[in-house]
Amino acid sequence: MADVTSRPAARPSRGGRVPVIGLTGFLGAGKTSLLNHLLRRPGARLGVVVNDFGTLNVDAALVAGQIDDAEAISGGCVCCLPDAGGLDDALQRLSRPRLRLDAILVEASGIAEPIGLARLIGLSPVKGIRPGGIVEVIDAVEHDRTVDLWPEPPARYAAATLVVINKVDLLPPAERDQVIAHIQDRVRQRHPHVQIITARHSRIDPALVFDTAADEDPVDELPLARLIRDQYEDRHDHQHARAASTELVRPVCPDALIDLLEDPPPGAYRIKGRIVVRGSRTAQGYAVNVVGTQIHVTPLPAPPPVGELVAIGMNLDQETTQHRLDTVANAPAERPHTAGLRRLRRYRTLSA
Ligand SMILES: Nc1nc2c(ncn2[C@@H]2O[C@H](COP(=O)(O)OP(=O)(O)OP(=O)(O)O)[C@@H](O)[C@H]2O)c(=O)[nH]1
Repeated sequence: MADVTSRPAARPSRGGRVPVIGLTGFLGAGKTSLLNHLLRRPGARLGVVVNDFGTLNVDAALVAGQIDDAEAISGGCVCCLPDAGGLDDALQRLSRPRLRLDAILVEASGIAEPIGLARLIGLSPVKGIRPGGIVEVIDAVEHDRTVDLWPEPPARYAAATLVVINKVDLLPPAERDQVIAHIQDRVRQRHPHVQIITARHSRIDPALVFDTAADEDPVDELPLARLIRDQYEDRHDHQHARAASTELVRPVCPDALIDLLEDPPPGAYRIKGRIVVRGSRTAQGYAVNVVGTQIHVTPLPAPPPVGELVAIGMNLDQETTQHRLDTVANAPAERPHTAGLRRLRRYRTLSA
């Protein structure tokens, strides 16, 4: 077990579809802070879709210096605009293979419902993308006065894959733990297994939400982005996500794999991998991605010579996670496994 950033096996599985990550949260919770923080990740090639550049105050120099393309959707909340304000068109443009983006971040306006945004991303007809999760930012100070006003906990938490309880620096030290526990409890009433973390200024470990193709900026290519990052002396002011991984030197048993994907080990927020399964005639490679409870399976053009499975989360249970990954690596898979293949193909169909 190690920090994600220091572990070779946690490096991205390249190719496949670009994850689209929705950033949601009530007005002022810290979405733009989160977007700018993620944009500062060295080596990341990110596409951004925002409702309106003018009002959202994205760090324009970061956008200009670091990403190839940005798309603004004006005229209101992306969920409420006809045709989703052209979200699909924006995703289509940003998912062009030549852009080689690591992820596309969609920052919805403060009034957008995460459920609506999750649906727009999940049901998008754009072929080059996959859902990358919904990150819901909560203002720890204003929570009970803004989003959580009724006896029932807010429905929006049901759509989140990751909840960031932000602005914890503004909580009085004597009340801090109690307030955080209260918010956690309200979120879990609605969504028992969602991953919840705390943050200041929305500084979370970017490795928790996307992979990057490189750990550092290419030399001389992105001077603006690097300059801006250098202004943030405390940019490592967050806990690091942790990863566990296993190499797959032979085909996997699809049943064992799907068991893992459907019931991830405690603390695993993402599971990703490239795997090979034995079909009736040939071996087939697949890219698998799990974010929260979303399982995405897409065929690879060719089976990888060596596969891998990586689990990432803030509070991974080291022993259990490694054991679960190794169980998949070691499950016998000499013969085609009809029932398991059917389960796998079902996810492939749902992901198409
Ligand atoms: N003290 C403190 N201030 C924060 C924190 N996170 C964000 N802020 C400030 O809170 C304000 C709102 O943050 P934004 O990131 O713009 O929030 P937002 O969700 O994008 O806001 P809208 O786009 O208006 O919905 C800004 O002034 C931030 O600097 C935090 O953790 N602590």
